[in-house]
Amino acid sequence: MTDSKRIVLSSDHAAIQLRQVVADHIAAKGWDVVDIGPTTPESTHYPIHGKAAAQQVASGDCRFGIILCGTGQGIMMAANKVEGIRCGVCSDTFSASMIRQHNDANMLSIGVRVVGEGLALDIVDAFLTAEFEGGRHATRVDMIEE
Ligand SMILES: O=C(CO)[C@H](O)[C@H](O)COP(=O)(O)O
Repeated sequence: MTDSKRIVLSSDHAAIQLRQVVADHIAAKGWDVVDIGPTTPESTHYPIHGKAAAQQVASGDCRFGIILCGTGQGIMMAANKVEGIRCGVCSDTFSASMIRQHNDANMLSIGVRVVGEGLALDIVDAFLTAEFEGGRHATRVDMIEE
């Protein structure tokens, strides 16, 4: 695990605008944002972008990843196929905190067709400020990895 402030962002076509808002928001909070696109609005395929972001986290190049699509679900499924990735979709701030505190999630997925911009930013903040609690939760996270 790296303590770096590097965080990778990606999305499909549905969430390009919200991704930019998230990028600006977290950059203003001191995160080193690695935005791997896409940047143009043509229809694209979320598995490509979920996998690409997940690989940056799994390799240790980025501490966290935030990915977005219409529901957040498909891109999350793709990211979780990459070994070492623990990504949850969140539509509320409680879950966003808990996936860090209990599940040591290293990626967050958000659905742009599910939550508005304000809530999305609150979800991002909840995810990035929560800390993994370890202890009994570490045992369970190890079991996921096994
Ligand atoms: O939410 C998604 C995947 O879970 C995608 O963003 C969604 O399926 C894209 O749909 P469309 O091609 O109709 O914009």
